[in-house]
Amino acid sequence: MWLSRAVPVRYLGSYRRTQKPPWMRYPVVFYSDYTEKKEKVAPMQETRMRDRFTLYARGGEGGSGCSSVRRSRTDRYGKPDGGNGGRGGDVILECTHAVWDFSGLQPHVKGGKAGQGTSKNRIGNRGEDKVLQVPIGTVIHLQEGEIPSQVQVDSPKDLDPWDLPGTLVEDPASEENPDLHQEITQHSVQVEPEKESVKRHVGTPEEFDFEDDEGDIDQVKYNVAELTEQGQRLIIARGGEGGLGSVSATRYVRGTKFGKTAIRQNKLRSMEDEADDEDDDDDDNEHSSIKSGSLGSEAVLILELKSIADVGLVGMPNAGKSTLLGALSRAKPRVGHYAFTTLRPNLGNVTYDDFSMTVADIPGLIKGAHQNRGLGHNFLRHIERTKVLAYVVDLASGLDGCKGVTPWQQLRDLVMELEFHEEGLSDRSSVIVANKIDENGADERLEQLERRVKGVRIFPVCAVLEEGVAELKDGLKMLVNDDREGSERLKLENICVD
Ligand SMILES: Nc1nc2c(ncn2[C@@H]2O[C@H](COP(=O)(O)OP(=O)(O)OP(=O)(O)O)[C@@H](O)[C@H]2O)c(=O)[nH]1
Repeated sequence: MWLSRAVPVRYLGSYRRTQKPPWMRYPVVFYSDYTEKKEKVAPMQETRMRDRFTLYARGGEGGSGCSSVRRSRTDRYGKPDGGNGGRGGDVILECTHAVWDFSGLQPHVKGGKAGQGTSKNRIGNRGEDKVLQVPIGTVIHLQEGEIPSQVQVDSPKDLDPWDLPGTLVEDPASEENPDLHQEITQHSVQVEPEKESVKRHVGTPEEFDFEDDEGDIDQVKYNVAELTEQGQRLIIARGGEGGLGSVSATRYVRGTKFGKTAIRQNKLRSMEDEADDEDDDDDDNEHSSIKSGSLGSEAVLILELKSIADVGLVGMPNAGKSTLLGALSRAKPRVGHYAFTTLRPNLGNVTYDDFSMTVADIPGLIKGAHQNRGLGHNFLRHIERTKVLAYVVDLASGLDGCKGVTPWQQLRDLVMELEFHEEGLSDRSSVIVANKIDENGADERLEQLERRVKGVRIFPVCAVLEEGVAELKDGLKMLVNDDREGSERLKLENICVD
């Protein structure tokens, strides 16, 4: 390849002598016009919902106290003026609508390290808090560490500088105000008592099913807290306390063994006695230990998501739940003509002019799911908190000699599986979505279904063509807004199978 490059005139003579121009004496790299292939965009379903997560959290280390002495012409020996170290940052869970699962979390999280105290009695910076966003409906199980406590929302005025991150301030505990100092030292050591406002109850291991954490099941404290409201915050690991600076340390040691030793040391020094015993080493260690900041607390948590959807779609595999979710909302779940296309719950938001509601598509249930058949009961926890159940049945199932069970049998199996998972789970407002009404013979099936099932409304729908979806939306909205107890429920005794 010919390189078109201007040759400076003054070099031409030397090129003739050396025969080869400089760009030929050195290896030349030619860049091809190869551009990296664009990676395939992963379909929605590939970014699977992460609804269970193990988190290791550790509070940030406290900063070290400063050993400093201020001397002046009038004070030859000087006075201590080293400030305390700052407090380490906490690790905090924050509940927000902005995330819908745990896929954005890192498994190991540490609070920010605090700054060291400095001379002139200045406290070190407080370590930065690590705030992790979790979805609404997060349940916390504790494997190791302290039970999390809720963050009180105080106005900035109520906080003292010790608590404000990133402030470097003068220690209010000056010589003139020793009581204040004592207060602050106590404050820094004391751990805030747990706030009762966090919902918690300790469950039994049998209620849960942690396939990843089987080894540690005995140690887990279940359901220690729940995050259910936007903006709710929990401290899961606390930052370490800052070490004492020379000002506080001097006061702290007065009257203690260390204090007496320090006085004795001064005397010894003034008498220029070189006696040195083992005790001194211990005292030095003790001094350095109060000077260095403490480590933050550690916790190992298992986060579990129980979605708080308004409507839960339940149905047998291939009934058309994902297609229906796509028709009701803007969600784009994967749809396939084979069973168990949906492997994780999908969420969609159904919007009206003045109202919106969330719909959860729960992966297909089959008869015997409670014995771990199919996908088992793993995902039923997502409908524990839904207000309305929409049973999606396939009207065409078993027609024309095809495999499958009748819609009324599908309904019976579904109700039984819900009850096997948790007694009373099916006891909530319900509708039946009779899907695939466009198929041959579906109309007669619908008539039969209406004769056999009583107590709940049946909406004939063709999810693919979005027929009947508007009526269904209105029906769901009515039930979600309806606060009456005992409104339409599907009961086993109201389903006639024979
Ligand atoms: N004829 C017809 N086919 C439909 C309709 N709705 C869905 N289907 C088809 O039924 C098949 C299954 O649909 P999905 O939406 O994946 O069913 P699902 O209930 O989510 O299935 P799982 O993911 O296995 O739980 C797909 O081939 C859809 O195209 C409908 O109204 N009419």
